[in-house]
Amino acid sequence: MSDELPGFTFLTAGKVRDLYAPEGHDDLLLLVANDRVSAFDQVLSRPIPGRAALLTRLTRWWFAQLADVPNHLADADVAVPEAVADRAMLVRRLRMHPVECVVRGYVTGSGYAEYRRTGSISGLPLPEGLQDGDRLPEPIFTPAYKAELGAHDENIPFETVVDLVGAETAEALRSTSLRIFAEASAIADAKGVILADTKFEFGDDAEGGLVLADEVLTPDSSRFWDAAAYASGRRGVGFDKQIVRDWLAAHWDGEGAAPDLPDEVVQRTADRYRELVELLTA
Ligand SMILES: N#Cc1c(N)ncnc1-c1cnn(CCN2CCOCC2)c1
Repeated sequence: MSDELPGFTFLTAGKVRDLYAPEGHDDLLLLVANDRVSAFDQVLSRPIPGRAALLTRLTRWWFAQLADVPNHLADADVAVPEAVADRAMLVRRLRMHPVECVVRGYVTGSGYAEYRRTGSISGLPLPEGLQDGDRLPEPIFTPAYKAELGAHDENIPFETVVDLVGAETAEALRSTSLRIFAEASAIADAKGVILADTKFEFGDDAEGGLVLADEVLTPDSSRFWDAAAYASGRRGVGFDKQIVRDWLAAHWDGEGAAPDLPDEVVQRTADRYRELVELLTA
């Protein structure tokens, strides 16, 4: 849907979300999620029906749970086209900070790979002997610099964040990200879900206030694990792409374009997204 939204000007297309500008409202943006899913750095050919609407519903729910954190949702008299209404967010246009504010409660993924190489993540030294999926002594702020579309984000030390946005804003990014993570992981924990890690984006509004942006605390920006599975030793049992990843691992050598997902995998994945959203928002 790159250019067929009457009253809105298409700006950019991301992996799983497109950006539009409402005509006549320079202070607003429209984020429109799509049903595409990416795995192993590839956007897969078959969409997951209902995924975008579920994750939009989840982001809105988290914004409401985090009532003490200013967010970019706009309450404006702009008609969002019915065709995208359940998967779109009208937001205030911010001056975005070019920092991926990653918080990790567990060590896995690219963070674990960096830890194995250096004993640290984003310049933060970690205890020796950690295994993939281990819980960290306490959540850590491990920022990254947004690479170009398709490239991997680059973990950066806090000092680089200071160079990018200034000391006061860097500290606010860190403290706010850690505070939100603590609140969100407690909410998830109470529902049998581990929030292993997540990524926030922030911008400044016209008054210079720090505002939580983008989508938040969904499987697109976070790892959610089944707590009961983790406790029984089955680590990293995800709620979203695990089914896709497992099928691709069994049916693709990683070379060239990924094969089409079979109907059964698409349906089970859609069900799994719904299961997570309904578990968290219950
Ligand atoms: N949400 C939002 C938002 C907003 N509320 N106001 C202005 N721009 C954006 C915006 C534009 N692009 N992105 C995602 C891409 N990130 C941008 C930052 O750097 C990392 C990548 C967000």
